[in-house]
Amino acid sequence: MKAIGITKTFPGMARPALRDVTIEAGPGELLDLMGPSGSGKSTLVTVINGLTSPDAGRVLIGGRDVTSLAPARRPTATMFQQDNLFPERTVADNVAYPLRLAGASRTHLQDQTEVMLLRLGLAGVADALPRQLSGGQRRRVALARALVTRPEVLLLDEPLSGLEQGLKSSLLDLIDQMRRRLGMTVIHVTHDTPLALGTADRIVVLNRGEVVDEGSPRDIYQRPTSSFVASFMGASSFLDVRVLGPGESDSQRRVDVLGTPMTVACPPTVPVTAGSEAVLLIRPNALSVVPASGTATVMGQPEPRGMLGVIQRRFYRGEWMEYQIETERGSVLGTGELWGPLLERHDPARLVFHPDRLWLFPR
Ligand SMILES: Nc1ncnc2c1ncn2[C@@H]1O[C@H](COP(=O)(O)OP(=O)(O)OP(=O)(O)O)[C@@H](O)[C@H]1O
Repeated sequence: MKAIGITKTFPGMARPALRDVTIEAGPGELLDLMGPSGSGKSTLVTVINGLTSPDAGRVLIGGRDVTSLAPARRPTATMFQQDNLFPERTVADNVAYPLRLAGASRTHLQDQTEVMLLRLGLAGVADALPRQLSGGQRRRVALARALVTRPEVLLLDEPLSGLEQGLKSSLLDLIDQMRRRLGMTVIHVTHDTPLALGTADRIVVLNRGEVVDEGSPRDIYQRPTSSFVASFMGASSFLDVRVLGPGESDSQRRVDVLGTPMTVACPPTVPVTAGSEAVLLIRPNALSVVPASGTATVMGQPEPRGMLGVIQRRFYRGEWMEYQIETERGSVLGTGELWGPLLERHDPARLVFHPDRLWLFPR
């Protein structure tokens, strides 16, 4: 699936909902669309499924230009947040609906519906009405209905939001199985960052109708293109730092981090000249926080270096303790171990940076 140069301005809107957006997803790929509310994710989904016609740009599926095809004639299926089932029709009728719409023969319709009901564990409720089902079952019916035509592209516009974690995972597992079995491209709009990081093959981040970052979950999380993307994808802190000079490659710089020189990774756009200003992204796991007194150990190794700060707050994160620490250059987030002594508000703390986990932006 390729959406190329998509621009769309809704009537009466001052700003385009989408501006020259290009995204691409291969067969069997799971691409997550992320971005703040109003960034254009749903609009992009409806441009791909044909419910919205773009002012400019083209949509290609399987190499075929579908831009002017009616929604029902596109090889796409969409699941929305609401399951939109017909309340007065049985589960089997709901699932069969897209095939009936496409004029499928009676035997094909019956066979395919049966297969889908079986695959999604719905055979036992084929004759039930939607109101007789649990929320999780209704979502599975909506999924079966989306998949019954074997679409080349499955569009998921937050169909899992609001579901409890177990149900979410089981539906995602089902979608994953079907994606692999059918070689379908799946485009998933979600606000759930841990879910996107854990499941997507690639993530595209939109802001104000434009693509602002794109890459594997690791790229987006560890090497974001901007502080906007960095903050959007998870807890982060930023420090203004001074460049001391080049690193060993074009994608490294020596920088002064709170008085200690370090070599950190960066895009080539960060200036090399000594004295230039840059912004350091510090994910909590790039900074270990240990008591200022006593023998500090980091991952079992004695760690004599490190700068000092003062604990402002702490957040229990289950697997680790996250600390907010005041430094002479502003406050930063770091992590501390749970099995050592816990640090309290106002305690002095030693800050041990892991330079290989830091990332530098141009100022
Ligand atoms: N049918 C419409 N008519 C007018 N404006 C619209 C229409 N649909 C969307 N918009 C506007 O287009 C912009 C993008 O909206 P869109 O729903 O695509 O964003 P989104 O990223 O999906 O947001 P959310 O995460 O809240 O669902 C918003 O400013 C929205 O108000």
